[in-house]
Amino acid sequence: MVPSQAAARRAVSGAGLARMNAPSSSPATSQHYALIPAAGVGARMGAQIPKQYMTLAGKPMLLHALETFAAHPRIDHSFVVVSPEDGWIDALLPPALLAHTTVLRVGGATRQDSVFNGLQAIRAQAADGDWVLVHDAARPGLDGVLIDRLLDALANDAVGGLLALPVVDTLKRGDDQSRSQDTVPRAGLWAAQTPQMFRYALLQHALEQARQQDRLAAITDDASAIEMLGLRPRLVEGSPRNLKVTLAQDAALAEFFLKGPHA
Ligand SMILES: Nc1ccn([C@@H]2O[C@H](COP(=O)(O)OP(=O)(O)OP(=O)(O)O)[C@@H](O)[C@H]2O)c(=O)n1
Ligand SMILES: C[C@](O)(CO)[C@H](O)COP(=O)(O)O
Repeated sequence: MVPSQAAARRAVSGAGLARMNAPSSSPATSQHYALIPAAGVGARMGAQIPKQYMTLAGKPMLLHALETFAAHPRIDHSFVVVSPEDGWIDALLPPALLAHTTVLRVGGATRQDSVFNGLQAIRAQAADGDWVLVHDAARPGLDGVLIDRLLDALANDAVGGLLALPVVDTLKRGDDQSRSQDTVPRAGLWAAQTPQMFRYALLQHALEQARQQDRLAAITDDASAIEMLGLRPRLVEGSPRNLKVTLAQDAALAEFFLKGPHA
């Protein structure tokens, strides 16, 4: 059973519920904000600089997502979360992006800390019924087609959801000798992508709950916190072009998609 709007509302703290009914958060006027966690160090990439600033298809990786959101008519504003010590962002943001993008120097120890801190930082601007699209800076291949697909699929959804890809490979569970010990049934399995899109109050409440239960560090995406409330985020088909650039070999594939025809 898909949780009802009532279940989603019940999941929001009382104070947040009052704000969800504020005029500015009515479905007709809900804002759509991009929140881009970009405070990582890219350890698995093994690069000399944080991977979000590596050049891909002629520009820093982070710029691809920022420009995509800025160009999209249904995204009202972007907030990019960087480390307080970040020495890169100010030099790379072109003037044309400054009107659509706010830098938040509130990055934390983990991706979820950075997202939580980013939500806290925009509390005064975001109405509780506004949509927040949390998108990894490490996914430069996001395009307007995927954004529209997500917005259209979730426009009237009581919970929210995320881009994801159905798993098509057979999955093996390896032992400590890198030998396959069993096969994980792939039916019904999806590989989560981003954006992960939820109403501000629900997402803030879910991450706050995870933090209070000391479970924030254990989760690796935003939808996990929503699931912990007993809600079921909608899975919306993403695309291979929306891969996360994690390992060195991912960069060439990402460049292929960025330079090639839109898939
Ligand atoms: N403390 C952190 C860690 C990650 N991120 C962001 O979350 C996204 C996904 O994280 P990941 O791909 O793991 O990036 P890194 O943490 O930089 O990579 P690694 O784990 O290899 O260090 C990235 O855009 C990254 O910048 C963040 O904002 N704050
Ligand atoms: C959010 C995410 O991109 C969904 O697949 C993924 O969980 C991020 O993981 P990371 O280890 O922080 O890159």
